[in-house]
Amino acid sequence: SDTPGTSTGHRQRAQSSSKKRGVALDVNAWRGQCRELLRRMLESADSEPFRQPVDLFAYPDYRDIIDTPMDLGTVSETLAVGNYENPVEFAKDVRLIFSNSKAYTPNKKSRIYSMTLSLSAFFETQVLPIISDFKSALRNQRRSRQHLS
Ligand SMILES: O=C(O)c1scc2c1OCCO2
Repeated sequence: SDTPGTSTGHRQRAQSSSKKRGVALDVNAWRGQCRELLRRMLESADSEPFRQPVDLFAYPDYRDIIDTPMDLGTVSETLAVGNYENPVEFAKDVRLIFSNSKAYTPNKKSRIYSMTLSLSAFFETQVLPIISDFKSALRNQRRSRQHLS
C-alpha cells in the first residue's frame, strides 16, 4: 500500500558501499589501495631490481630457471587496464616477483635477494588488510543482495 510509514517490501540497499560496524564496505576500494601500495613500493630503493622485467642479456640463464617472469611495472599496467578482478589476483602476481627472485638467487647473501626479503615483508603487512576488507565487503554485498526479492 502507499500509506506513508507502512513497509512495502525490502528497501533497495546501496549497491556500491554501505556502512557496517563503522567500516565502509566498498567492493571497489581495493583497486586504489593496491595502486597506492604499488606506488609506495616503487618509491622504495629496495624495489629497483623489480621495477622492470629482468634483463635476459644480463642474466642469460634466467629463463632456464624461471618459467614465468613478473615485475612491478607489469603488475602496475595490469592493474591500470583493469585486468585484475580482485586483490588476491594482484597479490599472486606480486608474490611471483619475490618467489622468482628467491628461486634465481645464487645465494642468500646476494644483495638483490636481501632486497626481496625486505620488500616482500613490507608488502605482506600492507596487502593483508586490503584483502580482508575486500572479502568482508563482498560478504556484505552478497548478504544484502540475497535479501532483495
Ligand atoms: O643477481 C642476483 O643476485 C639476483 S638474486 C635474484 C635475482 C638476481 O638477479 C636477477 C633478478 O633476480
